[in-house]
Amino acid sequence: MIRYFTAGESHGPALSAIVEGLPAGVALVEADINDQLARRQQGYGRGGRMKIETDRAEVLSGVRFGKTIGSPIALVIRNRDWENWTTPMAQFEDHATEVQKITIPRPGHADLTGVIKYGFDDIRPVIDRSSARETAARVAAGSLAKAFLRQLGIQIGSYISTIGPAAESATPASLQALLDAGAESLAAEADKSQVRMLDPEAETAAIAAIDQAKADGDTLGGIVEIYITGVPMGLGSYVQHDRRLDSALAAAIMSIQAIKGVEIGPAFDNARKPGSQVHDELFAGGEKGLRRETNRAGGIEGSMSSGQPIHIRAAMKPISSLVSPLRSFDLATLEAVQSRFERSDTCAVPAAGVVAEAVVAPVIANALLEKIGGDHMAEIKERLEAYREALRMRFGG
Ligand SMILES: Cc1cc2nc3c(=O)[nH]c(=O)nc-3n(C[C@H](O)[C@H](O)[C@H](O)COP(=O)(O)O)c2cc1C
Ligand SMILES: C=C(O[C@@H]1CC(C(=O)O)=C[C@@H](OP(=O)(O)O)[C@H]1O)C(=O)O
Repeated sequence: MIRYFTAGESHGPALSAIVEGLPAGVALVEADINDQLARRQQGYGRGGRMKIETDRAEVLSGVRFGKTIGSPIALVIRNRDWENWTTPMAQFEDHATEVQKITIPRPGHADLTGVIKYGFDDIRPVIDRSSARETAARVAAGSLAKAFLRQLGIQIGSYISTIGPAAESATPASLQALLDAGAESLAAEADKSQVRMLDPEAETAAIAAIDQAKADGDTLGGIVEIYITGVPMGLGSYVQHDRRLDSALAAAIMSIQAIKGVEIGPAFDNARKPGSQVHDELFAGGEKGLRRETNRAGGIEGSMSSGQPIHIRAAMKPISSLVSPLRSFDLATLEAVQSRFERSDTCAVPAAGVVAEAVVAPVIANALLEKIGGDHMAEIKERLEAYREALRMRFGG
């Protein structure tokens, strides 16, 4: 079972992650990690910080001669911005009297709830760990699981369908062909756009909306579409609440900063339709084998993978640091004041898509390992192929 933790403050020396449970024999090159980190830094509407950082992971353990060795993998991503923060974020010298306390919480961020929970009189420590800077470590960790899955024909990708008022009007025509080629083709196509959109009209509208929000001192959220292709049927289980695949995927996506809604396939649209227009009819035999001709269930039935692409939709709220202030109060005086602006992104939905890809990778990898087991790549490949072959023998295809 793959488990991982991250550590690190946004303006501290570094972010780090320890990833445990990755099988031995997963082939890795540095680009498997660093390309994902670079993708996460992209996107129209990001703030000044992304010009400072060029994220790269140092691998401290668990990899030998370009392959995992089954032992924990420790990753470190240095914060270039640290050099500007050695006083306000000093670890052992006490600069509390020189550094101005931050006492005005931003509505929508973790500021108020965080200071109260941890008993601070300065919001800085909350800002620093609640920051989505942490997602760099999660993307590095997830990239390892992604590489493992890729070597088994399972790919993860995403694109953005909505940014603020700019939304695609229909499913993009290119989507099916991209999914047929594997979800990483979808991600590569989306990456060509500054907002990771497939529909050029929606892209133009999104860029204009971000420009407008920036001019207004405002921010935008949006909707991320995540796809996982090549997933064999039967990962997850209906027998116990904590083995349900949809539940584990939703929890992973919801753990991303500012994600407030998750659906599997078009779940909220489906809720408004009769069953006859929602459920995917079943077919077997012949050259096509076991199949459905539609995928309205988003690739999951009975909390198990159906063998179709898994489709997850995630709603990101608008960024909570606004140049045009909202009403807040000063924690020190309780005086009503305007909220404080902290350097910020205007829109980070494209980056959130890359993060979403990363966080679902360990979930799928664990469901696969639970189903077929195995501690090294050759063993896992053999077992997965035997499982796929058994399905072909029984149902055709
Ligand atoms: C990739 C990414 C970048 C973000 N950038 C910012 C930002 O620049 N400023 C900001 O206020 N919030 C930003 N957020 C959102 C905050 O991290 C998030 O709203 C905050 O942690 C409160 O979390 P919660 O409401 O989801 O619990 C970003 C989120 C993501 C996923
Ligand atoms: C640093 C990243 O995102 C940050 C996420 C973030 C927040 O509040 O979540 C606030 C901003 O931090 P800063 O004030 O340092 O610019 C973003 O830049 C990153 O994605 O690497």
